[in-house]
Amino acid sequence: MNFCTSCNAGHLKLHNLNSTTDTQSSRRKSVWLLQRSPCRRGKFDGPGIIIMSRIQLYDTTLRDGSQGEGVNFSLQDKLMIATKLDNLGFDYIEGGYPLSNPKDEEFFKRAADMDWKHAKVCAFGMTRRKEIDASDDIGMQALVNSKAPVVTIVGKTWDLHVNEVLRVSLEENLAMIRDSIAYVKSEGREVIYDAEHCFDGWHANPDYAMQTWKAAAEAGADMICMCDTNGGTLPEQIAAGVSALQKELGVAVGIHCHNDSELAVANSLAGVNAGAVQVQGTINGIGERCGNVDLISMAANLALKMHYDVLVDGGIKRLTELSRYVYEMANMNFRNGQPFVGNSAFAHKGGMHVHAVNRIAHSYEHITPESVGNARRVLVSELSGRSNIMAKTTKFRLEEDGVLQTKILTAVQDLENDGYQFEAAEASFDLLVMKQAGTYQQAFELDHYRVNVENQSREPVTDAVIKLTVDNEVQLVVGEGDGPVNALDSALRKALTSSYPGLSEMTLVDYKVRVINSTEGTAARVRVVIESKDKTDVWSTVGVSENIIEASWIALVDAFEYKIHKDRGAVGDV
Ligand SMILES: CC(=O)SCCNC(=O)CCNC(=O)[C@H](O)C(C)(C)COP(=O)(O)OP(=O)(O)OC[C@H]1O[C@@H](n2cnc3c(N)ncnc32)[C@H](O)[C@@H]1OP(=O)(O)O
Ligand SMILES: CC(=O)C(=O)O
Repeated sequence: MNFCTSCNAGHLKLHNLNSTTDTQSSRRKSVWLLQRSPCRRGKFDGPGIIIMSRIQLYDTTLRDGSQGEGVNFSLQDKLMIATKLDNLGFDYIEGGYPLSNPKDEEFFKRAADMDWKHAKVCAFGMTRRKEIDASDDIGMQALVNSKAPVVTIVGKTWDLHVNEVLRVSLEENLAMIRDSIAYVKSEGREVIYDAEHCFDGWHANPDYAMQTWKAAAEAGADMICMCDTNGGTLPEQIAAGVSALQKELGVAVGIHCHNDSELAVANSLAGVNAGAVQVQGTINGIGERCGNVDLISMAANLALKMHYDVLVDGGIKRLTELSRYVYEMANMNFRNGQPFVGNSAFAHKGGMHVHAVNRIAHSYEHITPESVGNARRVLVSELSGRSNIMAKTTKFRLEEDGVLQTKILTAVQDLENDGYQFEAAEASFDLLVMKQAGTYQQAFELDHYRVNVENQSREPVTDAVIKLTVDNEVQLVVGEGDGPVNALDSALRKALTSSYPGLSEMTLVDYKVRVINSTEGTAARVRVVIESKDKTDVWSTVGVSENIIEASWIALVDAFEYKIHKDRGAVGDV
């Protein structure tokens, strides 16, 4: 082992250097970096070169991620996600559990014929069942028949599980681990041994836990991955466990953490600091119960903070894209507050923050948003100062007009006092700026609207009548819809599309309503936010009223007005 002169931790290990023998391009690059890039801890007192170690990223989105509540990937989703992960340079992709279901079995058939650029595909399964030969076990057979080059076998560390869950003797569990790994190795596969409940097991019965790991190492496991299966371990306990295993057996160690104590990232980093060379996790942290460690955060921390070699060159800049891609595939909403890649990760709201960020961006940013493919946003709210308004009005070239900034700020504060919120309604804010600046041109003048909902033969029927003036012509139109907003939208299109043809390419994509002073019961005010899109942009608008139809109407009119102004080129660079 070669030791780092800065920390003497031995984290620069021979197996990193040995990776020269690995034919995969990501590993070759890692070795190329060994000679050219500085280690995060400083110099290396080995053969006189300065190195940057690679930490392997092992993605289990398609297996442990699928165990998350509400997550269900189709075969096609799995293949597409795996391809994306491979392109970004993930080292291992766990495709599923071939014994579990035909979809996972089919995944491996398809994967066997695909051309993987960087990743090794892994099939996952448990040790053989009790009291049979590994070669007779259908789970073992499914793993081998999957033809995956890597097999990940999960086995029991904790004597509680051996005695009470499997209900086998401690000796039989050791044999199950040994036989299963030896059998898969004899079939020529790389084996990763996922030691389940590693830290709970080690805490309960350290001697027995060590015997299970020893059995795995002696049977030929290429790596022992220490799993914090229940997610209850603390970082210092993780570090102690990883160090103990390494010291005793000298094997390559991985770390697999669940997030039940909100510590999965801290625990995985503690594992790496103690010497783990592989991190198993999922994209966006989806997974069983509270999920797994989020490999997005792990990749960013390892690369940007600790200067480890992960993913391909440029891969870190694509983390935001990857995160959103997986959310779309999983049919899940993005998590705004997600570190690094969330929509709010670089969103500045407090006036003092925006003032500082305008002067020097990293005064309130731990990394540049671009380094992970994200973007800085400035929010407007009652907590804004003139700096927020200045930043938001740059695209209108109004940032120099101090009197106007104050007028806009006052208008925002008054409207927010009435229940408006512009953070999630940037298009309504842009219209407000134009109104204050005198550049807003009203697209039409409303005379009145009326909405009628009838319950005819138990099927509700909704229609809306609108009377308005556009281009000096009075229009009286009727629209039908599934509900009041849909009917108003349909009528408004009928009245306006001949004057503003661009409206035909606009669609409403989301409608949200929230009660804002719930103590008033049915007289409460409601805030409606509507999201709309056309071929190039998505925008949100807001309306507030005591009447839900009127709040919807205000947000809807803003959506139309914004599109009309956008098509005129009046809203700056969107
Ligand atoms: C920590 C983790 O995330 S591990 C992965 C967990 N993921 C999943 O369970 C999803 C995929 N699982 C499945 O599709 C199914 O559970 C299967 C196909 C694996 C097994 O299905 P079944 O045979 O119907 O068994 P079931 O799920 O009810 O129970 C598990 C059986 O495996 C045994 N078992 C559990 N862990 C192990 C292990 N590490 N080694 C050997 N046997 C084990 C249990 O003792 C039980 O057998 P028993 O009833 O004879 O006691
Ligand atoms: C293997 C695994 O998923 C776990 O122990 O959490």
